[in-house]
Amino acid sequence: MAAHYNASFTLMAATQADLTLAGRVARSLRKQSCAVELREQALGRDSLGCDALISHTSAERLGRLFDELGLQTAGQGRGMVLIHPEPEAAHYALALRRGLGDVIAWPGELDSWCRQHSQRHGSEAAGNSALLGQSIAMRQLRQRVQRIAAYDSTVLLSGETGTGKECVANAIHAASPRRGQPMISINCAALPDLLVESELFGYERGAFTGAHSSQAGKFAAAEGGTLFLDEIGDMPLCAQAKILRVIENQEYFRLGSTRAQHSNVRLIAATHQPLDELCRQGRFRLDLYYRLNVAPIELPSLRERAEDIGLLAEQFLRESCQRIGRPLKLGAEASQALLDYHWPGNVRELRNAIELAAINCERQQIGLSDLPPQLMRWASSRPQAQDELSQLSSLLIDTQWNKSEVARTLNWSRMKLYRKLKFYGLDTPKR
Ligand SMILES: Nc1ncnc2c1ncn2[C@@H]1O[C@H](COP(=O)(O)OP(=O)(O)OP(=O)(O)O)[C@@H](O)[C@H]1O
Repeated sequence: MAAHYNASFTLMAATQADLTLAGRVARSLRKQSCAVELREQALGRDSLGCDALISHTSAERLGRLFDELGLQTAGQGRGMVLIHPEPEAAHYALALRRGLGDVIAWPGELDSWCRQHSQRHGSEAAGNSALLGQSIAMRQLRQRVQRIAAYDSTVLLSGETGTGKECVANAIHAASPRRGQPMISINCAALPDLLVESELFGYERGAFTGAHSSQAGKFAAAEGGTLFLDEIGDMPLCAQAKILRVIENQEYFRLGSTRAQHSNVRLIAATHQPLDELCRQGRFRLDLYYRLNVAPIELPSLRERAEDIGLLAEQFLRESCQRIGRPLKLGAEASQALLDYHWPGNVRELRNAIELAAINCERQQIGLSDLPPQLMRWASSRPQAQDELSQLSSLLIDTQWNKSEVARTLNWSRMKLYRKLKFYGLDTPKR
């Protein structure tokens, strides 16, 4: 039986001739439940960004190419050379010394490489490199992830959009005893109500018009592993009842079937909406809320851990430079703007801002004008914005978030108030 590894790979074939071998490698990896992206492109700086470089190219030629590309620094790349046939592997030690990464021989060493790669991804995901940040909040978060990962309890992740809930879910799975099994994600907000149940539980042939053959759902795909239910607050009430049943009885029914399917899946749910508030509004089942909220983790917004902005920005800039193949630095003005901004879209917004700035930048240093428009606007209106923000925050506190009163006092329409709350990333506090 094929092993199952929780890993994804980007394979690069340097020439058309290498593609055949790359296709075989990809098929083997996919049999081991790995996600594989296959690219064909001539050797270049982008080779550094891939996990495996498939190449029949001779070691000498590879060496010369690396010299030309300036890739001689040991350890710079994280790529691998997969070669064929096996006995030639030794020649590629030269490529290894030139910093391309490990060299493995096809097909003999593929399985152990795959295992190592998935473990490395697992421990990275559970450790510092996937959940970056040196703030106290992030250190505590990483410790909590490690502790919770060891048990099988259901986890409820909450936090604003882009704070890293999916990263944390991956980190928990990767550090858990289930790490060798699949991790399946489903975004409950992206599915129409009618499809949620068939996606989750699967269906039998003839269960509904168009069900020409039976289909397994996400619970079956995640069997033995972890199922990540993103945006659980958007799940329709009828599907919520069925999730509750799985948690309580470890069983579910495919649509159109009366035969119960046993389920051995760890659930991790995430929400950016306060579920207790949704329960009060009758939009979320209270009993399911309690069942999910066994091990809650609240992710801090980027504003609350502003000391991590510099470190995250540097890391995202390194990644962008690698992608575009040019070294860049952050200029002082741009760095200051990043520190001052209020980041309503959190880490995702920061990552995107750096990526855009790197593309925009025509010099060696990223300036204010390379940043996305919302950051430039914020930087130019910083004094007014900060005054407005502090006035708004104190009024909200003084009136205990009585929005009508705040709008009246500021002579704003309610719509304007809501726009400002969104702009400043101010959320109604949980009671
Ligand atoms: N601590 C972190 N270190 C490094 N990257 C992070 C961190 N937190 C988030 N990111 C990055 O930010 C982006 C958004 O993260 P993620 O999708 O996990 O957020 P989310 O909270 O699940 O968002 P949403 O609620 O919108 O689904 C991703 O590119 C992720 O890699």
